[in-house]
Amino acid sequence: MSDPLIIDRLTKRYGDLTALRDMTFTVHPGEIFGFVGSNGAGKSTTMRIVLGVLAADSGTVSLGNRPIDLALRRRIGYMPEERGLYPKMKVGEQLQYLAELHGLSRADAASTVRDWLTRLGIADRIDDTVDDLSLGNQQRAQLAAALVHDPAVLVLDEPFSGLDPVAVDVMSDVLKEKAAQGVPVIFSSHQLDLVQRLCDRVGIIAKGEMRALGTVDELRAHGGVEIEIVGPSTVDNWADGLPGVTSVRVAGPDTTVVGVAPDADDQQILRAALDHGPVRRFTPRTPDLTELFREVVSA
Ligand SMILES: Nc1ncnc2c1ncn2[C@@H]1O[C@H](COP(=O)(O)OP(=O)(O)OP(=O)(O)O)[C@@H](O)[C@H]1O
Repeated sequence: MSDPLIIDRLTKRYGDLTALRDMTFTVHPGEIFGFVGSNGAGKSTTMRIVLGVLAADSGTVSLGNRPIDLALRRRIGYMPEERGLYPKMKVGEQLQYLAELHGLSRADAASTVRDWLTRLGIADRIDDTVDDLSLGNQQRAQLAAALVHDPAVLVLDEPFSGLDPVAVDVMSDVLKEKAAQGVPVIFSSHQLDLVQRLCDRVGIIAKGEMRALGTVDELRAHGGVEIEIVGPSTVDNWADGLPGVTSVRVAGPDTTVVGVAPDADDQQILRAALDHGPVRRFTPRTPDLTELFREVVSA
């Protein structure tokens, strides 16, 4: 079992721009944490600070109760957004080198490299140079580089971007397996369906600040409920101003979608709808992560 990765009140400025403000969250052992936010929200900056590639202006990163230092950083498996493998070096030699750099013996490194390349479906590319691989396969090799030293923490910057569906499944399985071994796993992604499916908890950030944090179910419950009502003509604007209704959206000539407050009386909304014509459908639903994301980021 590993220790939690604790990110505490990180602030980072680039000149006049505050890229991170009091960024705080914990990734628990065995947890897959999804880090989501618009372009430029501060995800890569946070991850680079965790890795020590970048220094924060204030705040701390620790593993359990130990502030992250060089020795602990070597135990992190990192996949940088800009990727980091040498394009002209052979995949196998490069991974072997990285594994030995982390203290594995020559024989152990060779067998670990072979195992991961097989697992990730690129064993036959072991003697190819990185720039001979397709982008997706370069990404698989990059993941292997993050894994060969059996990391105590995984920090992956957009590991799924550009992967085909089979590679997405392979990557997902590997992350789940590492989490099941007790490793805290954090990855950033713009693929919210994937984040919703894979992550135990999610942090939504905007403009360098954490705006929402929790399990997908917690975030969805917090986001309130919408009710889709099919029947009464939307020309009547029948839902405007009803108690407990926080938003009204017209989704067709006879389809109204209302956002409702947690304590709203849905039967009162149904009665108001019936006053304007027969109701053929009355369907409450909770928003998915994509809708929540839009709501949180635009707030
Ligand atoms: N070296 C730098 N110098 C100046 N500004 C920077 C630098 N690196 C990042 N920024 C700015 O800091 C902010 C956060 O950038 P960051 O790359 O962390 O965002 P991100 O959430 O990873 O975005 P994306 O989803 O597009 O990768 C952005 O406004 C970016 O322009």
